[in-house]
Amino acid sequence: MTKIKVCGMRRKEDILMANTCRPEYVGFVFAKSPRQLGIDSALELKKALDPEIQAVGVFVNEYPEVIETLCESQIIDMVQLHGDESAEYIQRLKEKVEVPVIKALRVRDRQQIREGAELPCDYLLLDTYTKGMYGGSGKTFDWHLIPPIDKPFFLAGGLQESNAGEAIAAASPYAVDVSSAVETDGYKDFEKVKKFIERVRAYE
Ligand SMILES: O=C(O)c1ccccc1N[C@@H]1O[C@H](COP(=O)(O)O)[C@@H](O)[C@H]1O
Repeated sequence: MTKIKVCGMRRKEDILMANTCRPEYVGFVFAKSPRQLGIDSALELKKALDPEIQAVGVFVNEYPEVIETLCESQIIDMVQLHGDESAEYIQRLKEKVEVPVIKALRVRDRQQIREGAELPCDYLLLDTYTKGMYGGSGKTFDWHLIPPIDKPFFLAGGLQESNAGEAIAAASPYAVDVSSAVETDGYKDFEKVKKFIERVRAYE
């Protein structure tokens, strides 16, 4: 079964929506973004989140100490590195935190994905390359570029209800990750999230 991550939780309503729609993962964006959360807000959201749903912290070139603190305080259950973090950075972080680490790649070509699969992370996340943006672009990339790799990966970038089935068929990801397309006026939209999740569940 393809797992689902809904990224960019910002309000208590978003968490109540997640508790109802039941994705496996939700994302708290700590990177600079219109969806950026502070630590205190993240703590409040995590307290309201169903404990069966994992909270993923999304970071771009963050000081490792910040990530370590969020993991130790159990505000996040998983780390998503969405910047230019090197293999050495990932390795050092893995030695400090006990939670799984996802490394995002902004996909340019097959070779980059093959090399990414060798990184010392637990999962890859394959997102669209968009100049000047680290993530949350709402744009898709050519899923047929993805070569067979041994590492499980999250598929991201412009996913929505209408393309979720095609994306899963083309890429066979471990999980799909959605953000922009399930928003209205910059906030998560219950109906859009519900329809996206129903479409992915119906695909199995
Ligand atoms: O969502 C953001 O604003 C963001 C900012 C910086 C890095 C990553 C971010 N989000 C991630 O972007 C992808 C794709 O999202 P979309 O569906 O295309 O909008 C997803 O992995 C988010 O976790």
